[in-house]
Amino acid sequence: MNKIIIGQHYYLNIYTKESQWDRPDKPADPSGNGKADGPEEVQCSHLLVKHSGSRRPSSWREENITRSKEEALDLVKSYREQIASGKATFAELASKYSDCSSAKRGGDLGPFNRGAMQKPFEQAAFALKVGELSSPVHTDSGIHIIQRTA
Ligand SMILES: O=C(CCc1ccccc1)N[C@H](Cc1nc2ccccc2[nH]1)C(=O)O
Repeated sequence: MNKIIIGQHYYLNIYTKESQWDRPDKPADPSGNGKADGPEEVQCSHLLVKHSGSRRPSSWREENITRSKEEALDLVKSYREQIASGKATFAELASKYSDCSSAKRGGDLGPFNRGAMQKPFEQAAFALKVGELSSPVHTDSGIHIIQRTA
């Protein structure tokens, strides 16, 4: 007969229906793909519009970037609309307008894990589903649109 200790909490795993007295020390989901934590690695393309407050207000496109943050946001929103409506592809606009050297590869940054990119960029990228387009993302580099490609 199992001893019942009044007032002590026990833990029920809603996936396996197992219960235990000790606090669980691993994810409850037995499928083991740790879905709750998202993917280990993502591949993304991005289109970056820098502004006067960017960490390095210069790029292959423009030696001295003076546009305001507001102007940059308006540009990013218009690029996002053109891509979302199918008027242009991500790669077309990134290769023409992105202030990052990845513009040469249509904005492709290649695969990366958590810890590789500035936090706001990482958070947005790892929250995307494959194919999805982010809202404007602000980092020290400027304002980005991110598309997850893998
Ligand atoms: O840091 C780089 C190079 C990024 C890169 C990674 C992998 C392949 C190709 C380029 N360029 C910066 C602009 C910049 N800032 C970023 C922040 C997050 C992700 C991409 C970024 N690109 C700049 O040019 O100021």
